[in-house]
Amino acid sequence: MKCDCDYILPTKGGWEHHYDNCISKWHSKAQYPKNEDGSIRLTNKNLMKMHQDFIYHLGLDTATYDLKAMFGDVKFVCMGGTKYRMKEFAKHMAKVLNIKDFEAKNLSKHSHRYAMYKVGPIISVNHGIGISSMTILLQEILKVLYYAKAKNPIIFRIGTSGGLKIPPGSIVISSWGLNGTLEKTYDLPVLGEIRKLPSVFDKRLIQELMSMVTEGDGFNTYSGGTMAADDFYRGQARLDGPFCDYTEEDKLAFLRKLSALGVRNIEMEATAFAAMTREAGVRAADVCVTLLDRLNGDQVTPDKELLLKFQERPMILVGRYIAKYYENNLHLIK
Ligand SMILES: O=P(O)(O)O[C@H]1O[C@H](CO)[C@@H](O)[C@H]1O
Ligand SMILES: O=c1cc[nH]c(=O)[nH]1
Repeated sequence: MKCDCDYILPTKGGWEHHYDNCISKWHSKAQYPKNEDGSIRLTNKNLMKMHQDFIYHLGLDTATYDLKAMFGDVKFVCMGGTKYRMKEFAKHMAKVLNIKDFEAKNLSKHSHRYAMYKVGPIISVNHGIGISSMTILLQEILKVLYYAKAKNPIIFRIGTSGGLKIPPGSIVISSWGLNGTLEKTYDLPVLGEIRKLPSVFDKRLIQELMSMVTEGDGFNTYSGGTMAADDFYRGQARLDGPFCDYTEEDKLAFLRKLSALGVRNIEMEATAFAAMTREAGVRAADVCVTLLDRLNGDQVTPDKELLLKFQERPMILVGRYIAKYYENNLHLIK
């Protein structure tokens, strides 16, 4: 049965369609719920009945903080695993946008969970490791953007990953996320039932980002599928975890199968990141550097200096995109 949902890209050879029920059931309600002014329209009516909302993991709330004054001008949210990377990204963007006297102040320091910085129209925030840590942060960011009435925000994840058949240090811009059972969905149990949320990224944003690539970059940038594993070790077919009950041949056969399906890299958030941003009607892109070619090994061996250099690459590309956006509009930055 063919699904009528435009959330799904055409399937590649060999794909089975698993979405027959879920699309119409869960996604007919969630097609780009935006207000006319571009602000997010969250579909949860309970939010409107609440006098005060404690956004617990960010250490913010709607009564003590004027979220509109703090975040109403936000145009871009950039997230990535580590606090260090996101502080560096905030500093990088201050330079790129020529924002003088930028002070990297952690706006969510009361929560002791995540670190969030604001530089001009950009929130730079870390999300920790894996889907559950990332989705808590993402959902709270979506609520902040909603209360702040931020207009047409775009969300980027700037991350790291393991590559498949591409040189370490390459960038992959994800077209879709693939879960651990090789479906293009984020599977979330809700009230005892699995919901399968399609995990496809905004095609136009991918093209716009690809147009930012220059010959002088010194590294390759690809777009392609991204597997989001629920584990760093067995979940990514590694041989070097504390547990392993398959052979090296099994591992390589699996990685080659992923590659044949169009997967270019493996990380731990892409499915949920694609699915939740889509559900909120927010454009988003997952831009990751590869730290190694998984066909050649499992251990992440580059030294600290090279790892940091690799991690700058998604920052450079996304920074260029944001700079382009403000090319003739620097006056819009408060
Ligand atoms: O570098 P970040 O953004 O944390 O992303 C990748 O690195 C972590 C694992 O080391 C996972 O979160 C994976 O998705
Ligand atoms: O192999 C890798 C490297 C970084 N992050 C991952 O999730 N996997």
